[in-house]
Amino acid sequence: MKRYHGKTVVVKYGGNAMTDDELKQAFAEDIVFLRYAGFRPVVVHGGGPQISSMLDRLGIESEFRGGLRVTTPEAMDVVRMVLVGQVGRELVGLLNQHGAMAVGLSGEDAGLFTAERTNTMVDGEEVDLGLVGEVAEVRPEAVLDLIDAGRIPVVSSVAPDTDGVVHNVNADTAAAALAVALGADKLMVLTDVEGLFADWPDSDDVIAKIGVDALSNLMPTLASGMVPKMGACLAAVRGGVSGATVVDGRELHAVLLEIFTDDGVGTQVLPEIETKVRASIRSQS
Ligand SMILES: Nc1ncnc2c1ncn2[C@@H]1O[C@H](COP(=O)(O)OP(=O)(O)O)[C@@H](O)[C@H]1O
Ligand SMILES: CC(=O)N[C@@H](CCC(=O)OP(=O)(O)O)C(=O)O
Repeated sequence: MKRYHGKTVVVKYGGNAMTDDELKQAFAEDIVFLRYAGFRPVVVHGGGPQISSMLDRLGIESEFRGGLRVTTPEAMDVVRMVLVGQVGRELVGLLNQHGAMAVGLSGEDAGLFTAERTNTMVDGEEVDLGLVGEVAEVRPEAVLDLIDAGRIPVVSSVAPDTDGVVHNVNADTAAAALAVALGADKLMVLTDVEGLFADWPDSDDVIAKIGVDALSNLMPTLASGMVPKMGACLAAVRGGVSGATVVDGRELHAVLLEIFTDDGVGTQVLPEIETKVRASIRSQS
């Protein structure tokens, strides 16, 4: 355990991996365990499916382009309400059943994130995403205060721009920006697949390890939610985080398995390494 003491781990908990009650409980137990074991865990959460379901209930249409939600001002109100008021609160509650250490905050608190409006390229064309932002600046002091006090920060990924207009930031992107600003030792991104598939959806090869240069070459071939996810891993490692891992959040205790298994699980992005693949469990069933 000694070698882990004091390590900062930013864990991104994704909407698709947070739809099952047993998985949610196991996730909360893992994060609290890490804290008791001497790590400094920070949770950044998504909530894409929960946002989509609330938008549906309210009859507000939304679509994804390049893995990002086109966000009108009306949709932005819902994004903020669901992420900060619903998903963030639920996670804080789950974590606090095991020791009352979790504190929720969003990119709006204490200037944590400043967003810059961004568009995306889809099939060579620039697409206007509305109120969608990248994190242009991070002031990590509030998160550091909480960690130093022994607490577990739980961060929602909405952020104001310099004029105070709140933007929708993809949670993978926000987690990477925070990991870099904290000088984190690790970024772990939970999702609903085994990891990065080499030739999605046709091949059964999961990439076990990949270096930043190889990943950068692969980026234009990626689809949907994997685009911001792998972009976030790339940005984190290029920003000085020692390693970023995409982990299957459908597996109970995926967080502890990743940290305490020698070869790890999922897909590890490292500064420089030869790409390694392994057969997916899909191919064994
Ligand atoms: N190369 C790939 N490897 C794995 N999954 C991929 C790939 N390309 C696209 N995907 C899709 O990306 C999804 C993960 O992104 P997303 O749904 O945004 O996850 P989350 O909600 O966990 O953040 C997978 O469920 C899969 O459908
Ligand atoms: C701009 C953008 O797409 N924002 C995301 C924010 C939530 C998120 O990232 O949730 P997951 O991690 O569950 O995908 C959205 O509106 O769905």
